[in-house]
Amino acid sequence: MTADTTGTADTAFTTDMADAADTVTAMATTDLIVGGMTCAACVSRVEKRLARLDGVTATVNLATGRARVTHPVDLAGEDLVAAVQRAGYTAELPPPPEPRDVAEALSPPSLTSSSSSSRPPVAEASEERERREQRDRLVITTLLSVPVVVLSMVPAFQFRNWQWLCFVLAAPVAVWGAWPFHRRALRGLRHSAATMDTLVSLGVVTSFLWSAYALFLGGAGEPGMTMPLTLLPSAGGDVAHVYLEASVAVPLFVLTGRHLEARARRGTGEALRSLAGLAAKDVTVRENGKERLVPIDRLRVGQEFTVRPGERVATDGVVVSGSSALDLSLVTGESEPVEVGPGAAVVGAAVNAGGLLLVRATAVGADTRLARITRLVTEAQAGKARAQRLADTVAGVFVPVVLSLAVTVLGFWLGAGAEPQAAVTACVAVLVVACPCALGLATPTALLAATGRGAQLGVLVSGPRALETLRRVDTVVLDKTGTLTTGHMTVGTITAMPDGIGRERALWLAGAVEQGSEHPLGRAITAHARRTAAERPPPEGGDRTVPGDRAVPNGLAEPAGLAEPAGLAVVEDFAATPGSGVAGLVDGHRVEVCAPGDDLPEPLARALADAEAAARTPVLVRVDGVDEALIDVGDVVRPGSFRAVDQLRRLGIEPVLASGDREAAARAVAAELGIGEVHARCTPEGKAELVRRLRESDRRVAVIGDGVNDAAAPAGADLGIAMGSGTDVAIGAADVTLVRGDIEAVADAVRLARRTLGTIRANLVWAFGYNVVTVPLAAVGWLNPMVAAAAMSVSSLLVVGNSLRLRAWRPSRPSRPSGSSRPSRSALPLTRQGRVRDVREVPGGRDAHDEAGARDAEGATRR
Ligand SMILES: Nc1ncnc2c1ncn2[C@@H]1O[C@H](COP(=O)(O)OP(=O)(O)OP(=O)(O)O)[C@@H](O)[C@H]1O
Repeated sequence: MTADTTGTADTAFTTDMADAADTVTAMATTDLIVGGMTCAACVSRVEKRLARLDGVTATVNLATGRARVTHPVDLAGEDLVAAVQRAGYTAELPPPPEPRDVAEALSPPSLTSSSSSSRPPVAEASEERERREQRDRLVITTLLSVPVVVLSMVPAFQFRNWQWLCFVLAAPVAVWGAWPFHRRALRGLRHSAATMDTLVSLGVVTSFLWSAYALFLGGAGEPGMTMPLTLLPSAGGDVAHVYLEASVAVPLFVLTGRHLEARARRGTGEALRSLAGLAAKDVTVRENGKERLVPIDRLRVGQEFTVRPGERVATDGVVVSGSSALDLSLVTGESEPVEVGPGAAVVGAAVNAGGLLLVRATAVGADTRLARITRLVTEAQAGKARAQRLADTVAGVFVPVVLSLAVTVLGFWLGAGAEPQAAVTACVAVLVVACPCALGLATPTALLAATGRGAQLGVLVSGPRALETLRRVDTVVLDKTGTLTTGHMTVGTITAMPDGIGRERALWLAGAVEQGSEHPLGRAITAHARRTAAERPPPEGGDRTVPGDRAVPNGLAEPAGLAEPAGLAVVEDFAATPGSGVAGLVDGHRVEVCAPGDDLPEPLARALADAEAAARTPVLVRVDGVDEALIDVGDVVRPGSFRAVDQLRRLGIEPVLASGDREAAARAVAAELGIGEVHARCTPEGKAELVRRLRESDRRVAVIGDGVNDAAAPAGADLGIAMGSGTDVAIGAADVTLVRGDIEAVADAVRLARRTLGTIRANLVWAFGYNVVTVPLAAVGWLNPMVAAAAMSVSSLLVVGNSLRLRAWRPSRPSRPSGSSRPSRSALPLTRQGRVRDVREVPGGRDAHDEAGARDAEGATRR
């Protein structure tokens, strides 16, 4: 159950069936926008306060300022808001959806306006105001503070009465500059809560009041007083020490940290904003031969719209007529333009680089691929890593512990007979140095940066858990068709029984029945049958045709050189058996197109052997129970597959090929790519079983697939990775989606995950370690409060800066094996070790296949 793209209260419900039929708890998920949180302690407070409500669980993300609350449906959103407010923070419910019908409610405008940043526009405006205020406060605080710090630290500049100038400059900083901290500390106090703001506020107030005391009553106000520069606090001397530099430096550094942190948050949201910004605003709908421009939210599934050259495709659909090249680079990162023609699926937001297209909408609003991508990224950023949960828990108890420590230190020093000067110094230093902001920022900033960067690179990670698992994966199970190969299959030789129905009729029947199949094999056979049928008159009995796509609408030029899909017979009673084939009634005959067995009649058996020798996939056409023909279909290895497999191995990940195809075809691909472990003729259940066995032998398994016929295996694996070109179900269920449909991105994803987790770990070690070292130093009086303030802020900045480095992260591409872009067989590491037996080249090589693939791509629908 997840929030929708618009960030509005989620209306998806889960039904939790407890006791038989009578106890039914309906749950809902609501996203709240929470304001005023500054550190991990705040997060823990809000979570705890919400959890006090009956049946409520909440996950609060500091970096996105959102709380995702799962609660019983009868609990109103206002109650949740009230609970958060009682904890001392502001909370807003996203605005209710406008009263529109369902299709409209899911429209792209809502996507562009709000999901882009996961917040409604009102919240964005107030955030912008807050940002400007924060910036102004920082600028003025800096202007006032710098002279104070310089004068206090450089005795040579300490002119007569310098301390009074410092006092005048420091007063507005301590009061107005640090006002946000005082305000939140007071608000917390009213709710008997101590947060990081309490520490900052107390630190500023104590150091300022002490300085005021020193100036007015402690002798430090004497004209001509100078103060030597000390890193350690000076507890001795006749006059009380002035700590004005600490009272200005603390707010200065903390405000700077907050400002940078906010910038980091905005920066990481940019990838998302630019994605959502791609959605078209208007669409030219064609109805009854007339065109009219309508807002995109009026478009319905099934309506037809035109896409002129240079325009964006308004939404996902299928090309009805026309042909063109589509530039998907902004949507999926795919660099090459994709040729589309009638029957081809197109993705909303792709730019039409060539001709005029008429497209029938197949999805609108939240159902489009673009919306799904945006949603995935939003959700990924809202999640929380396990490491962060630990940090939050620690930070939740940290503030009270530090406060008690500060009081103890003060009491101890005073009780031990030390001067009040020394006691106050130690107490202030403890308060200041211990602000746990670095702890709170360590994980969310890294995750935000990483998921945003991943989206830019075409890798969508569903959340922190996926990122954590991805880092540890040591085995990757890949399927062949559509994953390692392009899935753009080409029909080669068709062999028919001499005394049977003949090649053409067999192809025509097979093409007809395969119309219902989403398998690349099926699409290739249908496309081939259509083309052949278009070139020749339909075979005997072929008059019942599907007229569908033949009409060329007014105003659209008949695309030159592209045969309109000719009619194929209607298929009835269609059934697909995953991992085996399809069957249906065509033209009164029962037609099966399936994987051939071993007992074929002589001519077909020979054709099967030839197909195997050529490492192509043979498919049997059976009509009314009689084996009639064997069609051999070939595929092309994806250009990046070798490098992908090679890189995975370099990362210590063992690739395993599990294919439903026959041994020869599977082994040929495995040999070409250097994959040692091959499992051919795997049924979908077989693949799931293989994954189970691998996991039992203590391997951490990721399954990469296009989702055709193999949903079970990824579900049973530690991590499911879907090709962006794969089925919607696969993408919906996947932990990671490779948007570009480029398998090389797997290695990038693993590297990014490792890098991110490395960054998080470094951040946490730093944040914890820094406190472990500095708090005791401050407690024993060895830390000047100003140095403490600097150290605290520098640690936050380091953490944010370290996370931000992920935004610039580039996948390093190991250099290709020398010699050629395509590895020779002898260059394959595993082949050399002799682990792959029965090595066969895919005939024609990749380049030859690419040409063939391109030729056939016009017919084979691109997914
Ligand atoms: N629509 C179809 N038409 C004809 N044969 C099919 C069809 N679907 C599956 N088959 C047969 O079943 C076999 C296994 O199919 P499956 O989808 O499990 O694997 P695959 O796509 O060939 O390979 P991979 O598992 O590597 O993606 C295919 O090789 C083919 O012989």
